[in-house]
Amino acid sequence: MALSVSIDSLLTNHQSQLGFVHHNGQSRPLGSNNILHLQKASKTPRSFSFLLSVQASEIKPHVAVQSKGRSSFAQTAAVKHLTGSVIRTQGLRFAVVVARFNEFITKQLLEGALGTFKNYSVQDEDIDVVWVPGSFEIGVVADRLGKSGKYHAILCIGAVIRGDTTHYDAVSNSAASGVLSAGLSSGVPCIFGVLTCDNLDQAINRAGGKSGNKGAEAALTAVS
Ligand SMILES: Nc1c(NC[C@H](O)[C@H](O)[C@H](O)CO)[nH]c(=O)[nH]c1=O
Ligand SMILES: CC(=O)[C@@H](O)COP(=O)(O)O
Repeated sequence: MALSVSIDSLLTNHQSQLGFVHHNGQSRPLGSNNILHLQKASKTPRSFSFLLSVQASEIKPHVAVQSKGRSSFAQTAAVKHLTGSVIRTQGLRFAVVVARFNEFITKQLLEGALGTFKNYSVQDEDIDVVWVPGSFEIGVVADRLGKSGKYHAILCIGAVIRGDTTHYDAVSNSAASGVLSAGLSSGVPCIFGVLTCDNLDQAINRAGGKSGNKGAEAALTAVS
């Protein structure tokens, strides 16, 4: 029997995680064993509806479900936690994109990053450093490097320091969205190691000063 269920109701039923089925004016929770086949039926913005082939009514949690096609989902008794490892780094390859602008700061960030890679046993020959003029240019290069398929992560380093005009906002926002879209479009993690500071002191403190080294922290994120 084919029923339809809206994405809104899928999101509200926390208990079964599968939502409620509305049929013949009645509403009942949908259990995973009820579903034989889940198939997208239409794509209107607010009601993303699915065609569900529903089996007999009994609801039993913790039963794995598979759907045809690429996507499948399962409801299992154990919760899986997937985390990155910073231990097994052998064979990991990284690119570092670093901005020359405010080089006295970005050099320190780069030093911190390379130090972290070394501490976590990443080999020098597995790291390529690419210099760009300013933080504004980081995104396009990170995107290209990500799409090359040569690296497991791209670490992006820059230092944007506020001046008198609104230029700061343009550069820092562009750097952030450039790095974000590089990661999204390449599918390779692009790590944001760009300082966005109100003044030089803030930058110095974060480039090996009293607030640590944000380049080193970003490198650990890349490894993870
Ligand atoms: N002011 C800062 C810049 N500005 C330069 C731009 O990033 C860019 O290179 C230029 O606009 C040409 O496209 N870059 C920084 O990294 N930090 C700054 O504080
Ligand atoms: C990041 C910047 O905006 C800075 O270098 C530019 O300074 P200003 O706003 O004084 O031109």
